[in-house]
Amino acid sequence: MSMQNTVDQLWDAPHPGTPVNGTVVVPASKSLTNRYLLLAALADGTSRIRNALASRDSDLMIAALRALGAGIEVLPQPDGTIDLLVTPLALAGEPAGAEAAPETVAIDCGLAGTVMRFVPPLAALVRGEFSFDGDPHARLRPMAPIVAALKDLGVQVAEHGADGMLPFTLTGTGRLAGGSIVVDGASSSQFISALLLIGARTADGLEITAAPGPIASPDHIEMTVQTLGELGVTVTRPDARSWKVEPGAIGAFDKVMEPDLSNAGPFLAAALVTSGTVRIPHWPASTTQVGDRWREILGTMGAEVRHLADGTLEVTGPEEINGIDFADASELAPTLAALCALAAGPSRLTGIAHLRGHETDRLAALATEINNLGGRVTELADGLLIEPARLHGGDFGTYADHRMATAGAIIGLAVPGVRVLDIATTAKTMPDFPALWMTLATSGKAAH
Ligand SMILES: O=C(O)C1=C[C@@H](OP(=O)(O)O)[C@@H](O)[C@H](O)C1
Ligand SMILES: C=C(OP(=O)(O)O)C(=O)O
Repeated sequence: MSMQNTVDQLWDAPHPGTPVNGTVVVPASKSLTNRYLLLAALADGTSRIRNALASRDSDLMIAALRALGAGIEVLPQPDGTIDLLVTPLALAGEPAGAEAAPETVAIDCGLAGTVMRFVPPLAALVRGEFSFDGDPHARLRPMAPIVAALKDLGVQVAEHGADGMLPFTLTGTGRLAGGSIVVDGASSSQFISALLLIGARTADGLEITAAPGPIASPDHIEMTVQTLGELGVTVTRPDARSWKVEPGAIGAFDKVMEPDLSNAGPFLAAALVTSGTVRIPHWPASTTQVGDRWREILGTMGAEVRHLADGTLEVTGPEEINGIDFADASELAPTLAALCALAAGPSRLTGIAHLRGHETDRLAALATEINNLGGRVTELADGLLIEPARLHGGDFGTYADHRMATAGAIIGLAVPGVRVLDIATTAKTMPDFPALWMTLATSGKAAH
């Protein structure tokens, strides 16, 4: 098992006591970078991913794809970004893929949902034996639906953990026939996305039906479908709970990654909690990222939100933050919960029961840590009730969860004396977070 990527250190959250006034160039989207990486590994030629995310989750995806046989070159650019040049896997039936790897190849998933859910179906398309494991917290994340789906598709999976969880070993034969499968999407959208991503490279294509019950984070499934469509894959909807992927080629591409709009959230929140102004350049005019919903959310909470002609999103915070009732906040929920804890009115975040299976049980973690600072947060079966309270300083635990760490930073910007445990966990998707945050936090002071 890999070492857990955490450091038990306390970080004094900056609290300059002045409104922020700054511009933050937010690094690329994890969800887009890791989808395009995987699709590049299956594409019909060499692809280039520009402005790719450099982070623990994207590094883990790169390492996993290399372990399966893809070639990935990291090309640093003059502006400090990186391009990734991806040479696809040679699948069975293609010359270099004919020989199975002689030994079991170990794939480290870290704590990356996109790696632990997206890579096993891809490995089934490669000949060889692949073992999957990750951080201690990764062994607690739901995996059973994807393991069951792979078995239904005829893949041999030897489970070493409990209830279909990590670790397990999978034997890829280099070919998947495809067909129709039912997948439980209640605990994560990533099971459905994972199968959609490889569907075109099965012999007969895949028809995926969500089992009865809620479907987690539907925006991320739509992101997968639209990404596939851009690369020439046909995905149809036989009905509202099914997706059909036609077999065929995935077109090689050259694409620029959008900034991570979910990770833009904490910076935008800084404008609200200090009544300041934050600008995020390169906010896409249209996007599949759930983070685009910040525009509506922050407006409802009282901010002035302007999408400027040059593509910059500019947000100015109100004197007092409104509470909000919001369903399906998905990965935005920890940031939103931090804002709600600083709002003047009550908030209800619902439709997020599956957050209990994220990096940590986020509903329990948010309630515990905000309440430790004097908050009034109640766990609901599928979300959080957050009532106004006067918060005080103290230590904010993060449980190896990058979004808990950024939630603690937001509260610390408004409340003196907050110390965040293990701020380094933000490296999962944004290694530069502490530096970017420090610059933004003191941007108002610098202007005075
Ligand atoms: O497909 C993706 O890129 C993601 C899907 C979502 O997972 P869940 O459906 O498990 O919430 C989201 O929360 C995660 O951060 C990224
Ligand atoms: C749930 C998240 O990550 P993962 O991709 O590991 O599921 C997240 O980033 O909020």
